[in-house]
Amino acid sequence: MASSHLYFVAPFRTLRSSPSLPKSPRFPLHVSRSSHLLTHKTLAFSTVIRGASGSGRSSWRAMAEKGKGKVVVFDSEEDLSVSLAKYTADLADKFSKEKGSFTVVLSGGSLIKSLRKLVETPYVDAVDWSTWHVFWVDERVVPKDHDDSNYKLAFAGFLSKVPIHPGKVYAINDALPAEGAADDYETCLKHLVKSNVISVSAATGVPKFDLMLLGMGPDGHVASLFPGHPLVKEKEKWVTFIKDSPKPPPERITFTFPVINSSANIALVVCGAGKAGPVNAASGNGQNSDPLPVQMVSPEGELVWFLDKDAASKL
Ligand SMILES: O=C1O[C@H](COP(=O)(O)O)[C@@H](O)[C@H](O)[C@H]1O
Repeated sequence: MASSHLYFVAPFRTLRSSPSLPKSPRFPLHVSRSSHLLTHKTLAFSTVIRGASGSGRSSWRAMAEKGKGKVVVFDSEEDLSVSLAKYTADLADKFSKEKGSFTVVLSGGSLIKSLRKLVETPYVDAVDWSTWHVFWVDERVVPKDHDDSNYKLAFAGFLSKVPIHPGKVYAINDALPAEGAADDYETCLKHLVKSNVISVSAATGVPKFDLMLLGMGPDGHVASLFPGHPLVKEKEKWVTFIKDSPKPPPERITFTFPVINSSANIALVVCGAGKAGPVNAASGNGQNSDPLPVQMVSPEGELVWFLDKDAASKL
């Protein structure tokens, strides 16, 4: 049976609540392919498990100490996608049981490919898709059938394969220009807050989504919030627009940080050596005076980093 390494995990509020975990883990912890559907408890492993490089240990400790979330590093993107499916399905189950609905926010880009295991056995049949409400953290202002559309990407790789009610899939109005599309999406969120589909943060009064699945660009951008762009400082709007995105296409709408950071759960899913620099910066290493957008992700709830070993290679 093929094996996979779970390199290390940090940080760790609930070690003592996970009695099945070893007190002195071996390095690296080997997890067999058949059993590496990591449970949420495994993610909450309370000890930094040293990876192949001992020097990485302090980086992850720094992330842990700064409350930057739990970190899981996988041998491969394939292993990551297996774990991400279980994590997402578990949260969907939890929220659906608690409140009869599950509000999940998708990114575009590589995230959708990493969600592929969720539309395979066992999840495709076991998940109660009827409770799902699907949103986008950002969208390009293009028609829904355009190759740049995040909706098109998600439909092809995810939504077309599961029975989520089309009325619970909140795509942007692609007939509107950028500003109108952002306003329209924010109005839609306000209606859904009023009708109790979307929860609200008691702390901030802005929408509190159950789960945001965030990707990150090689420049450290998240959603369509780019390094050095004034939109990263937007405090009032829930959804805003950009017409000069440094990554094409230039016109997009995006959730703002107040909404992103009100989330109950955020998974930051990052793969590839090309993204190792911003991951390293987010761990607290390096000296950037202006924080990268990814460094501004700091939810009210739980943050879990899903990294492949290449994305973690500079730690
Ligand atoms: O343009 C975008 O880029 C980011 C990152 O994409 P990736 O392919 O490098 O993972 C994505 O999260 C965002 O939703 C998208 O609009």
